[in-house]
Amino acid sequence: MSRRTMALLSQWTSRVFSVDMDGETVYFKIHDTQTGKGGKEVLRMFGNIQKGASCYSLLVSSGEKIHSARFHWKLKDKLSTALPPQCRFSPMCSFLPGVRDSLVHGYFLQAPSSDSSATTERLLRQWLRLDDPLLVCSYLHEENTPRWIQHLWNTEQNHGIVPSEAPESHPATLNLINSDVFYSFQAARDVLQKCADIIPEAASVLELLPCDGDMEARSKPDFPIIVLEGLDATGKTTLTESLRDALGATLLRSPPPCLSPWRARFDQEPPILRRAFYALGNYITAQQIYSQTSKTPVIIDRFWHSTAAYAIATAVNGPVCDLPAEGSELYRWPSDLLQPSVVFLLTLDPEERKRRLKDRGQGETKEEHELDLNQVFRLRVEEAYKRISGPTCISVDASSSAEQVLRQVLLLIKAKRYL
Ligand SMILES: Nc1ncnc2c1ncn2[C@@H]1O[C@H](COP(=O)(O)OP(=O)(O)O)[C@@H](O)[C@H]1O
Ligand SMILES: Nc1ccn([C@H]2C[C@H](O)[C@@H](COP(=O)(O)OP(=O)(O)O)O2)c(=O)n1
Repeated sequence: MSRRTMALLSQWTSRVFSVDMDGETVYFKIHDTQTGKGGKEVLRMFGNIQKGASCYSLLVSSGEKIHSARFHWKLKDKLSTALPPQCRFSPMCSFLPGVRDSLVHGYFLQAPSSDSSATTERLLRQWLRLDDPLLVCSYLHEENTPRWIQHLWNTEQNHGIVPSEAPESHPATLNLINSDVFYSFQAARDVLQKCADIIPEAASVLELLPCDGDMEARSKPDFPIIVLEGLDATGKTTLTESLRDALGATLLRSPPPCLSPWRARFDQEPPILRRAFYALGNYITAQQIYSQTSKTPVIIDRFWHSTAAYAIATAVNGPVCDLPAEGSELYRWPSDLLQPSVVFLLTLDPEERKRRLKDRGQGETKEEHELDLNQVFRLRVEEAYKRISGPTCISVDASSSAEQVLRQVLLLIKAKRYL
């Protein structure tokens, strides 16, 4: 048994478990059945489970963050292909309330018939024999009672299940720092360095990064640095190009074009790798800004706001009120990342944005497709954008014509004396 598994087991009864089932998150804890404290109340989730179904939970118990994240990511494909088609699986996690980095991810499985449960059990036992970093439990309905028992494999421990209240902050916020959002160049670079031997593309990205010495704070830029932010199709590209022409500025973007060959590769990886890649893109763009800002104003298409807002809104997967509260340290600007003079956040009515996406006729990224399907995700991204601290961020209604939006932004730039 690995050290990480032993550590998890030693905290087992203090942990809260959560399952995302049918758009709802159910939290539960366990109690020692021997003491009679066990759950008299049946969880709604378990109450809804089909009679005769067998249930299992799998939690990834690897101690190494990147390995654990990649294993969890691939486990989803493994479950979709290997499980009998009638089996359902839902995302689940376990955490110690309020304890940073205590979150572990996994899946909750339901096998509706004895056949499917026999196949599922066989598979799980096979995977465990392969030394997969998994903690497996089965859930048993205690006969003639409304109680469910959690049976922890390999330890033969049984515990009763009791409902638990939702934690004060969304469990994903416990592990956000350095797994979803990176607040320094070094923290993001560490992730790529650690996986360079398994992902050759990471080595290519590392070669493009600035040296440590280049990251030191520079003197105040001579010309303004203006960032345009907003969801896809809000008009960023259109406006950045017209601002470039109107101000005689240099136009840059993040991620920078030199990272394009590797973007699709990192988009397929779990959040820790994907978000580290985008975080590093900002530092490369920052170097390019430094080399231009003594000569011309600089306009940038997406920067840190995009990196942090999409990362937070993806990790925290509930309603907008589940986001970290305004003022949370999770919205802070990385202390070693250049701060622009101003950020304009383009906002657009969802219907108009959809119309523009359609008119543009381009394939959407998977994430953008999800934005359409998932209005709540879109709302979370927009709200997270607004909560990020650091440079002044001004929301601009981008629903009028391109010329009017340009005029409005030029007026703001002049009125606030950014030029
Ligand atoms: N103010 C505007 N009014 C109407 N259409 C616009 C406006 N700004 C941009 N568009 C159109 O909407 C689409 C998306 O704009 P684009 O600048 O590519 O957005 P983004 O860079 O934010 O994805 C494009 O087809 C563009 O021509
Ligand atoms: N500076 C940046 C830019 C984009 N990202 C991420 C955030 C989202 O996952 C995607 C959004 O990119 P998308 O391709 O949809 O955006 P555009 O087409 O450039 O408007 O990229 C980032 O993390 N940091």
